[in-house]
Amino acid sequence: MKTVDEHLADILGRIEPLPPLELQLLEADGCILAEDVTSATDLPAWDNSAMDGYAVRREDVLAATEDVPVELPVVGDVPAGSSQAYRVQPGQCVRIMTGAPLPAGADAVVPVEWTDRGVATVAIRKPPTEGQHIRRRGDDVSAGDVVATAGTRLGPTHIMLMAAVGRARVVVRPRPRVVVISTGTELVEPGAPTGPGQISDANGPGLTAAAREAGAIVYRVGIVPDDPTTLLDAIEDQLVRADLVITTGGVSAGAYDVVKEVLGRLGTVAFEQVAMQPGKPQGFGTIGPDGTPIFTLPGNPVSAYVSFEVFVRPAIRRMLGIEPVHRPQLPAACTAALTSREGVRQFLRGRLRMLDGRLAVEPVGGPGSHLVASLARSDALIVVPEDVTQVPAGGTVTVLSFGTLPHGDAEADGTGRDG
Ligand SMILES: Nc1nc2c(c(=O)[nH]1)N[C@H]1C(S)=C(S)[C@@H](COP(=O)(O)OP(=O)(O)OC[C@H]3O[C@@H](n4cnc5c(N)ncnc54)[C@H](O)[C@@H]3O)O[C@H]1N2
Ligand code: MOO
Repeated sequence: MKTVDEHLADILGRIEPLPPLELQLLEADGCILAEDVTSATDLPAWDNSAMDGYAVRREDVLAATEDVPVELPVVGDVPAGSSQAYRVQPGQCVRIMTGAPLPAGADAVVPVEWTDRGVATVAIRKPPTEGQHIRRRGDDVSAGDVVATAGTRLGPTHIMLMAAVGRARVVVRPRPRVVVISTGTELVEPGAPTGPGQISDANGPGLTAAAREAGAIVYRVGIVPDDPTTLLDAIEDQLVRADLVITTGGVSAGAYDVVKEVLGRLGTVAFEQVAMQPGKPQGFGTIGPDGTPIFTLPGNPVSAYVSFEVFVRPAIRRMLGIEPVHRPQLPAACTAALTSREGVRQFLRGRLRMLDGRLAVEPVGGPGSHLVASLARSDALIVVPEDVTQVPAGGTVTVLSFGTLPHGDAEADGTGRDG
């Protein structure tokens, strides 16, 4: 049998980051920038007011006090967005709103709270300091500045900055388009009535959500029965919009294991047994004219989810150009004794918490690969290596966290989640 590490190395050796593409700013959220973005403008683009108030020549109001305010005529009114060019002559002022362009001649803004809020004339009770409440042109960004460098993973703050400098499109590594196909004649859509022998498709929705969480754009294809022609047609139909295909079911040794039968014939997808539990039967390869990668995951829901975490998620992250591709693996104290089969890497479900200031993991449910309820109660996989057959209660294990880490906090030592 192949080891988990060998299988993962084979997969990652054949997955490349997607070629860069120019996308609308919002479509690029979460993607890796593939260019240095340079600002074409200064930010702010002109001197402007930081407060609602009055633009003044400071020397005119130096004598202002609470008891003896200085009165000035208000010769104009500039709201934000005003394009009117005002000039403040000696002995005058202009009413101004936050963000509005500073009139020529003014060298300070008196906030409205220091005045009687006059419209024709205003009484000012306190002198401003030099340049008070003026935001200078270019004090944030100068034209020509690089505002985001290639390699940055774009998030809301980068999107905000690029929008502020007027960029509508950026070149990024796009999100991979992932097609998820559930195979199995026994499957029905969740919500549809189940007849004798029928079950709801759990893998399709579950893996769609998982691939989306990993950063992909996901198309979930309806259920495909265990029929070779229907399956081949369904896969071929999807190839036009897929950067990666995931199927579940039909890869073990049964009489109706049609995925293996159909794709095995093509010769480009290898079906192998990997020394892990769950997730032993795995298929990976490429199909179609563009050599689209395909993962054929086992049908048991927990096997499918664990296989996704261990093999598919890193591949999606590689396509996105995101490093590291793996979730962090953290040491944790295991609250109960465990046993595992020699020669097999076991991925058990666990729930993380802090115990005496240390990260601890409590095993949840048994090892059965049909136990979706305990999978949903867990937030980590407990990874028992191939050469370990016993873990005593309180022993240290490695956990792969796929939820939010408990408070307390494991990130302090630099081993926290990467999100
Ligand atoms: N004789 C052998 N039998 C099995 C072996 C083996 O080596 N020899 N391996 C077992 C292991 S391990 C696994 S894992 C499964 C993998 O089976 P398949 O990938 O062929 O999947 P199916 O047979 O189609 O289904 C298995 C199981 O999962 C349920 N299932 C399938 N798809 C879904 C879905 N979309 N949503 C919910 N549940 C699903 C299906 O009904 C079966 O109960 O094979 C073992 N057998
Ligand atoms: O290896 Mo299977 O994936 O145990 O259920």
